[in-house]
Amino acid sequence: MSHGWGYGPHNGPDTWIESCPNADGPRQSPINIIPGQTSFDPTLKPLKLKYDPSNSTDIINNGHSFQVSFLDDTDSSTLTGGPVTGTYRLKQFHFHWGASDDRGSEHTINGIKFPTELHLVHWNTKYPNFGDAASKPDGLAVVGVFLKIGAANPKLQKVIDALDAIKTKGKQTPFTNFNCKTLLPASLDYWTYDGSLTTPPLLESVTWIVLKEPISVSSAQMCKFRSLMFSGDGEAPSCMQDNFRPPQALKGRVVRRSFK
Ligand SMILES: NS(=O)(=O)c1ccc(C(=O)N2CCc3cc(O)c(O)cc3[C@H]2c2ccccc2)cc1
Ligand SMILES: [Zn+2]
Repeated sequence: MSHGWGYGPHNGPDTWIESCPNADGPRQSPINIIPGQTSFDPTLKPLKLKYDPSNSTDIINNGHSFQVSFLDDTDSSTLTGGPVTGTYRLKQFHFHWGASDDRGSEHTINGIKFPTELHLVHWNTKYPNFGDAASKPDGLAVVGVFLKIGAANPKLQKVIDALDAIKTKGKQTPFTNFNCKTLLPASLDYWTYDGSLTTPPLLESVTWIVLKEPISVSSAQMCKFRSLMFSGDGEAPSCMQDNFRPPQALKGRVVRRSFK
């Protein structure tokens, strides 16, 4: 995947259209969610997330975020129910964040930005693998979790403690036995809509499931996120921050909610 794109003044979200025609497609993400304009859908099922800690393998700085990867050769870490049909396997999770606590999330609520947003990425097992699923309209399901500034989140600490080992682009380190469940809020109430990847290639293959309830993160923990670098060793240093795409046009899409 070409790494020409980024989040800076010369390669950021407003330039992505130049090499990625999907950028102004009909189902782009993220979006601004206006709760008063969403529709309660009583046919939506409860979200079922089953995560096996033994599936986590490593944590990597991929030059635009850091991600924790999972073994996805069995159905031991899956998303079922909710707005989807069938079984989606967990592939990875990652975050987007800002240069300061007043911004960083990709989805917004009534225009409000959170300091960071967690994305748990799953692919539809009706397709042979993630890469194939990523090109299908029902191929991916991403659970978005907002984080708001508050008390330090002890469940994030294992992730944060690993960041020193992956400071620059391309670095990775083993990251085993991590239970993603601990990053979920008490309520799994959600909004859902048809969208896309929020990074190039911006493929329109994502069923977005954005949880209503945020989890907490402290300002100090946010500073640790910002200690990462977009740049690799030997490159001009560039702090990893503001790695979020702004909200995109809804283009007539309906946002449904699972709660009254
Ligand atoms: N923010 S998001 O929409 O939740 C998202 C989900 C998955 C991915 C993802 O896993 N990948 C694979 C690694 C990768 C590396 C890149 O340099 C890049 O530009 C995009 C990705 C995407 C990706 C997904 C599907 C097909 C190709 C690439 C990225 C973003
Ligand atoms: Zn993301």
